[in-house]
Amino acid sequence: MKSYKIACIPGDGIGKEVIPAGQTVLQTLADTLEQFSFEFSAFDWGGDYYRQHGVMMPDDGLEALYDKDAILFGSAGDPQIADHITLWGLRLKICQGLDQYANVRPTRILPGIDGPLKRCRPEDLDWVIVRENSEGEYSGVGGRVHQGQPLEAATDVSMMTRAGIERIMRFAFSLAQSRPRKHLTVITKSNAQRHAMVMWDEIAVEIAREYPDVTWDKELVDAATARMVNKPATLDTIVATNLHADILSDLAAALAGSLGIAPTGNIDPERRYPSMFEPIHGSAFDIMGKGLANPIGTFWCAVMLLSHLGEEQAATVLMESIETVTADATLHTGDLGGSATTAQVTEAVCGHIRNHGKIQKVA
Ligand SMILES: NC(=O)C1=CN([C@@H]2O[C@H](COP(=O)(O)OP(=O)(O)OC[C@H]3O[C@@H](n4cnc5c(N)ncnc54)[C@H](O)[C@@H]3O)[C@@H](O)[C@H]2O)C=CC1
Ligand SMILES: CC(=O)C(=O)O
Ligand SMILES: [K+]
Ligand SMILES: [Mn+2]
Repeated sequence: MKSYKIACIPGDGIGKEVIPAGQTVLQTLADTLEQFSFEFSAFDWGGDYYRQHGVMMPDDGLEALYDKDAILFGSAGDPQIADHITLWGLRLKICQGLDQYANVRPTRILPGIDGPLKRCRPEDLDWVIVRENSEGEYSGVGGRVHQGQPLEAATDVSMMTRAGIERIMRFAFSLAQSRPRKHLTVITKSNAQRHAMVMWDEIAVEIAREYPDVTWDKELVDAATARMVNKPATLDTIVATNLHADILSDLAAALAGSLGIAPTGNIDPERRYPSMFEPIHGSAFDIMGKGLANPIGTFWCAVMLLSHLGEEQAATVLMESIETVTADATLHTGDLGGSATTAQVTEAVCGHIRNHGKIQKVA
């Protein structure tokens, strides 16, 4: 039987609640289907680790991840530590260090979820946002000088490279090609940003020629927000820079019902390194420690993780179990207007997985 090595990094805030729930669901799948097993290793990196050691994760921490088949990640963000320290010290250190350059964010309105758009039917919103995950606005290039002086100055340079744009465009066109509609929307801001974003557009035109069966269009990022709200059905696969896609994907999640539902894969498409799966949300300081976090985003991450490992049947069983649970409003957490707890939703999803196993054995 195949055994997969999974690193679990809950991080901070509700990450500590939803990642153990995700691990429980994965273990239930392994126990029920009896087709593979998991070897989980837990990493206590994050804000508490920082308070003890002065760093969010050890300097050589990446080495402990190289031999893993995948990583399940919660969130970096602690109320007592500056957000740029927590994010750069953990999540971005891993994403950049393992060159997980393609961030993939599917969004759909799951059964039973009441989205906020009155003219949007569930079938109108079925998107995958591809976020460039290694450079652009989050490249980390910049500096700050003359601190506290009238001359104080600071820059965050959005650095884009031909190699970086080519690889994310190829990934996005390939993904669009694999989906039924074969349509890609390239998000840009090449009216106001006249260097890097112009190169981004030009490279999109070049790469599009490699995918003659994919239709594509271009949308300025500001107009894209309106299109998402007013004409959701015109979108399918979307590719955008690191910052633009970060913002658009939170909007997408909200339009599909809640930030608590949406998953992400930080993917190394060449599989040189393990890929990392995390819910798109952060530490949610306002609800952390209360057992109220919606774990569905993490469970959907587990679906992506299983697909990435080639375990399509397990991925399907888990997605069906998730959808059966979201269809039942008594199992909605607070972000969806309900009063269910993280533990109740987790147990309900595990129950459906076990039921599936029983039906399979009878058949
Ligand atoms: N990938 C990562 O590690 C991320 C880290 N962060 C960090 O998280 C911290 C908090 O950031 P915020 O901007 O407040 O974003 P957030 O995503 O943590 O929370 C925004 C709002 O959504 C709600 N929410 C989020 N996930 C939920 C869930 N699973 N169930 C129910 N409600 C949920 C929260 O309660 C809050 O009201 C910051 O330190 C930030 O830097 C934020 C986003 C991603
Ligand atoms: C940092 C953040 O918001 C994200 O990775 O989505
Ligand atoms: K996260
Ligand atoms: Mn974000």
